[in-house]
Amino acid sequence: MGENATTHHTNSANNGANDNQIGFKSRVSVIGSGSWGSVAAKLVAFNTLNLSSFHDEVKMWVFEETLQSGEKLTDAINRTNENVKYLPGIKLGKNVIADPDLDNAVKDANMLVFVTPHQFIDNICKSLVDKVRSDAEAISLIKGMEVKIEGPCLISTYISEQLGINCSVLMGANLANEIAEEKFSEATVGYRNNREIAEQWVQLFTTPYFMVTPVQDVEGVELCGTLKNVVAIAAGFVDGLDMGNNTKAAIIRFGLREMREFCKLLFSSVKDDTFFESCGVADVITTCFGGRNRKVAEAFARNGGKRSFDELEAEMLQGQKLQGVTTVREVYEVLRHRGLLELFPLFATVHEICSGCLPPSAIVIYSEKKNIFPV
Ligand SMILES: NC(=O)c1ccc[n+]([C@@H]2O[C@H](COP(=O)([O-])OP(=O)(O)OC[C@H]3O[C@@H](n4cnc5c(N)ncnc54)[C@H](O)[C@@H]3O)[C@@H](O)[C@H]2O)c1
Ligand SMILES: O=P(O)(O)OC[C@H](O)CO
Repeated sequence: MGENATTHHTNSANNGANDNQIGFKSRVSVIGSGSWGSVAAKLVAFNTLNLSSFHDEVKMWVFEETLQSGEKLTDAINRTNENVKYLPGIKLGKNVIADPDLDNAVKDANMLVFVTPHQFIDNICKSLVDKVRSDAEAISLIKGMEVKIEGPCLISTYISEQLGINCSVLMGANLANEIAEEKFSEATVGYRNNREIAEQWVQLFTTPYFMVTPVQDVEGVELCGTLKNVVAIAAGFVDGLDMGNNTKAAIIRFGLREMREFCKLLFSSVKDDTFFESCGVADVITTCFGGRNRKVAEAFARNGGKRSFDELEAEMLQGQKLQGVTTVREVYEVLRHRGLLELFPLFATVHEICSGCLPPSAIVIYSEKKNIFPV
């Protein structure tokens, strides 16, 4: 494992050199414990118990907080086997061990699942430099991107570069609360060039109610997961304005088209077929109907843009985090830098509404007048 890492750091953690032998069992750590992080831990823990190639135990890193009861979240998770704050009522599996110490949570793992809100990945990666095994493989379930002075950077690339390990992605139509209740859904693993590693991730996540398909298009899969949150905000505005289903369908179509163009602008290698996987059209649909980005954007529009997203997020999501508002700011920055804002009227308008420059009603006016890309 780790043969595809884009950079290689000298590593003070266990380098795993003696582990490539018969009988070696993979150890999995989940970095993040929000609603999706907790469901990811549940999926993985089901499989590590049942597959002989994995150690049973799954460590889950918890960003520590104190609950209203005074108990630490980590202690509550380990006592009840539930994430009482972010996924109450769902047993994670007895083999999930919550750990607030990031170094300790990752130190023995050779399979790292990154699943935090994307705004926190920078600090997490910085504190993990030289702490993870050099033979570790990572997968990112994070829907977002980093924009640096040099340009946009996918979270998977960022993880790879910071930690010197290969990083795949898993994205899809995956509302955490539904998968937590074991309702059927599917997801897409995006990988670079090592099919064997992709198969290991597929094996680790697949359950009877969670079907995972590998696709050799890491950029396409990840950008779909990232950009759909922008479309979801637009859909929320339409709902908040009571525009109806036809308008929402139009916004979804404009959004998908801009997603495709943006992906190809950044990476000409992105495949058209990727948009028909779970990470593409299916995720756009589920997020535009059932996601948190949509929900908060609806409230924003109903309030005429007078209450900020931050305020509404804090009030409506109890600690859960939106990705779309930050993402669209980053997307806007990329487009502005390249002088391409006019070609992406939906993305541009979503940002201008979120930042208070335009009213929510602008979502339809601007999108319909600047319907640019041929289908
Ligand atoms: N929730 C879903 O349905 C879902 C589904 C698919 C993908 N995702 C993606 O998964 C990623 C993680 O989202 P989630 O839904 O698990 O989280 P969440 O929004 O439910 O919870 C927020 C998390 O952020 C943590 N946090 C708060 N401040 C922090 C800090 N300073 N540093 C580090 N962590 C901090 C909290 O402890 C909590 O674990 C996001 O990129 C999201 O887009 C979410
Ligand atoms: O609740 P949202 O808007 O963060 O979306 C959740 C998932 O990404 C849906 O696949």
